[in-house]
Amino acid sequence: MASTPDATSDPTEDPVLRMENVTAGYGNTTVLHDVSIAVEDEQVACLIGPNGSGKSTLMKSIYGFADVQSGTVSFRGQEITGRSPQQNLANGMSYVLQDASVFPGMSVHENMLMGGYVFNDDDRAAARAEELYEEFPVLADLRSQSAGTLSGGQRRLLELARALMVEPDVMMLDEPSIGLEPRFIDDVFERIEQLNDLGTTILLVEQNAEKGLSIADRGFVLASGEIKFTGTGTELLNDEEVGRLYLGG
Ligand SMILES: Nc1ncnc2c1ncn2[C@@H]1O[C@H](COP(=O)(O)OP(=O)(O)OP(=O)(O)O)[C@@H](O)[C@H]1O
Repeated sequence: MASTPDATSDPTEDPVLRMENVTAGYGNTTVLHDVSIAVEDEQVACLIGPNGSGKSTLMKSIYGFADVQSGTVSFRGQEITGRSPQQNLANGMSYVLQDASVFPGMSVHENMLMGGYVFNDDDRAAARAEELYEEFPVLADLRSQSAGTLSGGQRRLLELARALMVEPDVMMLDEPSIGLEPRFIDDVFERIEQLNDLGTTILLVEQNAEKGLSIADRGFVLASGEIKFTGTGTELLNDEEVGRLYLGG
């Protein structure tokens, strides 16, 4: 199996996302050490690793919520190191944080419209919401309902759909299955695969490592802020050492 740093399959084509030798953290605190990964167009990439290993920080350092102390982050070959979340959103990257939440005092529809605020165009946002209701009929049925009354699974679908308002090229999802009942977990994973089938590149952090790797073209194992293993999802699932150390045997 390949180990860090990651190699791209076609050196002539830029990956959608690339981190090269990134050391990152918060202020003077360093969490990630010399991390290099590449996510190719239309891949599902899954990041696994123990609690506190820096998985969320990796995503945050791509998106501008954590500080990149050295190294570079690029999006489709263009360096984006240090760009703000707003700039990244406007550039076609969407990020559903682990503790993403809906606006509980607003209706489902108002939450959807909030996801399209960067359009600065109410008609466009409303039209995009209608498109998404066709893909998420559950949300269409609930559109007038207060988001604070949704079940955990419904709320997660709303978070996903709201992040899709901007028609992102890349979706970063931090632990989309956390706290969900098994029947909702399958639904969320089906959605992720559907999105990917429609051409969205996905970078996923998942504590349910086997589930995450099972849908991943590419997997990365992060421990103590360093990439320890890289391979296809299947390679990592079948790797004896990864299994023993990170998949509970
Ligand atoms: N805003 C912050 N300021 C300082 N340190 C932080 C901040 N956010 C996270 N950390 C620290 O960074 C380290 C990695 O945290 P991170 O959330 O990236 O890990 P993780 O692998 O996503 O963990 P989990 O699986 O538990 O969600 C932890 O030691 C955490 O305390």
